[in-house]
Amino acid sequence: MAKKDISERKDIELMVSSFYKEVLNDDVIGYLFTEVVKLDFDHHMPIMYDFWESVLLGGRNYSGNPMTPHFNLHEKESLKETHFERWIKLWEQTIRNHFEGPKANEAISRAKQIAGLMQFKIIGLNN
Ligand code: HEM
Repeated sequence: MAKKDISERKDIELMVSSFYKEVLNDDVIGYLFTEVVKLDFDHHMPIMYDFWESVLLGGRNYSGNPMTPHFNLHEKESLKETHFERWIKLWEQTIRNHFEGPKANEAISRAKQIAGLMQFKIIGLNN
């Protein structure tokens, strides 16, 4: 059966919650979310939904700076290229598993752009 594209809030919620299921079980980056930061997911998930709704569907609920928590994380535990590579791999797999279409492609390309910028700001070119 053909997959649908991302078109509404509930798609964003499925995309992000499915991604976090993978992240939490992941042997390369999972511990950053569960041990280094010990995230409160009831608090964190709606923020992520709002962020991605703003990026993909023009939602207006996210107000924050997505870079800042990652600088803080990097001070606690040094982020490496391998962490970013795994994050992107899980993101791309999750989206391809559930969706297809222009918005699904955009979710992947925007994440790669942001991850590239984040990596550049946090670890620079020499890593
Ligand atoms: C190595 C890759 C990454 C890791 C390990 C990581 C980890 C985390 C963690 C632990 C938090 C919660 C921090 C806190 O609340 O104290 C967080 C927040 C967040 N992350 Fe990431 N992240 C990564 C890459 C990305 C990328 C590529 C994006 C966007 C495309 C992203 C978007 C966000 C957003 C929007 C928040 C919430 C910001 C806010 O609270 O306003 N992350 N991340």
